[in-house]
Amino acid sequence: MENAIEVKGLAKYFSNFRAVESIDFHVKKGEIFGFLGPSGSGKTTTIKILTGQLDPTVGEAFVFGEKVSKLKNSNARKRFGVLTDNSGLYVRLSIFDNLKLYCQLYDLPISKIDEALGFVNLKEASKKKVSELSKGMMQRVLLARAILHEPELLFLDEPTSALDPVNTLHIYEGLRALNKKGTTIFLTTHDMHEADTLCDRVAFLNKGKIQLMDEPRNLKKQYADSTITMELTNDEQVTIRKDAAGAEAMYQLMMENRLVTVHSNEPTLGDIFVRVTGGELV
Ligand SMILES: Nc1ncnc2c1ncn2[C@@H]1O[C@H](COP(=O)(O)OP(=O)(O)OP(=O)(O)O)[C@@H](O)[C@H]1O
Repeated sequence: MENAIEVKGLAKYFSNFRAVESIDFHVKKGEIFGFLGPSGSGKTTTIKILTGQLDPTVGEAFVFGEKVSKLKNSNARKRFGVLTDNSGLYVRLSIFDNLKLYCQLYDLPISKIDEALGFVNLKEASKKKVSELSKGMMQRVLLARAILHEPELLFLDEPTSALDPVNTLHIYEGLRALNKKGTTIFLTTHDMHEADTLCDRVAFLNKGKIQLMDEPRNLKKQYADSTITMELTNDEQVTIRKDAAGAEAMYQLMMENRLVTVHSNEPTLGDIFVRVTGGELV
């Protein structure tokens, strides 16, 4: 499969501070790739480099096979959409009028606005001025703008950080639907549950370095502790290993009709992150 993004030995220094250090990864076309890390780990810096907003200090990055340094003047730019907290919206204009400007810029029919606002659950607020929006509404307008031109590749910097649970689930559904239609998604988050729910593959970023990269289910298998916890009729919890002795113990409990629930003790991505980095997720 062709790669949408390729990154080789990429680093970004701000004076002597190393925000991103020597990272290598690729994102295949059609993937949802999660770039995970705590606050300050270098996620936004990487997105800014990949979208041509910042130059790397060392290394190379390619989007659709084109060097990111050349994206500013290239057709490749029209093939991706970006959601960052850098709004660039006109605060005195309504949501609709802001998106209309984008339609004109990208030569899109105005009908796209309704579609994009439906995607972010904001159809009914389309006449509201941007200056009157809550943080979560603003984030959804920016997401609507990022998808307006139906990009092949979406860069999303913490796309649900300001959203309530209902809108978060709505956006997850929308992103899955977009991905099914072929959109590649590069997503940063510090929300490990979000990453687990959405991503085909994830990279753990810590202090500017990639520490682990794989499919969430492979990571969970790799770091599984091979135990099962059972809850019994007297509210007691019993943990057994997944071996012959464990099977015998479970069999006994079932024969005695004492078993209520069974949980396989898989680690979460958050547990794995903390184990691998020795750090905390902020
Ligand atoms: N323009 C800049 N000048 C100096 N340091 C910077 C600059 N931009 C980012 N940094 C530093 O680089 C590091 C990585 O920042 P970055 O914004 O990429 O982190 P992040 O993982 O996106 O964090 P968050 O989740 O809080 O947004 C931080 O220590 C930050 O202070």
